Amino acid sequence: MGNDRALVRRPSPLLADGLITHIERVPVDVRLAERQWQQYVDALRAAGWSVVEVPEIDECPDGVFIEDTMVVYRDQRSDSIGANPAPVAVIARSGADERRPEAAEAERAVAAQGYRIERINEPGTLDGGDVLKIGSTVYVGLGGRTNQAGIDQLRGHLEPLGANVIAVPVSKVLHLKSAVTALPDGTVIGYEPLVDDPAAFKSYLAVPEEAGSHVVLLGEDRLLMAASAPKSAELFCELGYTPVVVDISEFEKLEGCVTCLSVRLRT
Ligand SMILES: CN(C)C(=N)NCCC[C@H](N)C(=O)O
Repeated sequence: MGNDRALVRRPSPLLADGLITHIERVPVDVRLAERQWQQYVDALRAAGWSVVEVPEIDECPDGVFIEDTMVVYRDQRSDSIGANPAPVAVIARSGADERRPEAAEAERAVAAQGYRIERINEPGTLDGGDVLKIGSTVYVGLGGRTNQAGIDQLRGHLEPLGANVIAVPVSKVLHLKSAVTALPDGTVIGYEPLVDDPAAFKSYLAVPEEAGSHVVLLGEDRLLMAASAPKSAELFCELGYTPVVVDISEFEKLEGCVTCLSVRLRT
């Protein structure tokens, strides 16, 4: 696993006021959310990840969804050409104005981890949750929080590092990664009713539950996923993977999922 690290941020006391776009508001139990967040962090640690806590931002109810503050990328070609440039963190400019203050401390934290900083600037908007990386292929959801200018700027930052940035439509859910993530072999997984265009992906597998489309790759064959997708967990077991299950019910009430609660800094 090497020196893999994950940035996380504790939930705000105002978590229950977090944004919702595609679902009905239901009460959030903030105490329970705090325990669930701790279990999520413990699961990362148990899988060998070092956890770096970004200072809390109490005034931002959605601050815990730290994934949205940035996109990190490492030049995949560096080994072959013998160079070792610093990986980049492209600091997002959220499509939700009220979430923009979340980025400053996250930027400081990722810079302290040795990342070179670039930024999405006005008129661009981009949320990290709209970006799905599979090797050097970078899918970016267009339609919700991320606009074309945001995608063009991201392309400008990542393509010189060997990435191929591909825009895909997102209209049925908040972020691209609300609809799809990917297994370790690169297969994109999605819950069909919420995926705009399954044909946009080279290799695609339908899963039986919405939350089954969200996995964090913990290393080797382990997949961090939500307890709300037991049938998908079974499917992943049949495919030879090992699900590591966490209950994140309170974050799901705010359109969160397992990916949103951390930024993974892979080596
Ligand atoms: C992949 N996903 C879903 C994310 N990266 N972020 C979820 C943010 C949820 C928050 N209430 C909001 O509306 O911004």
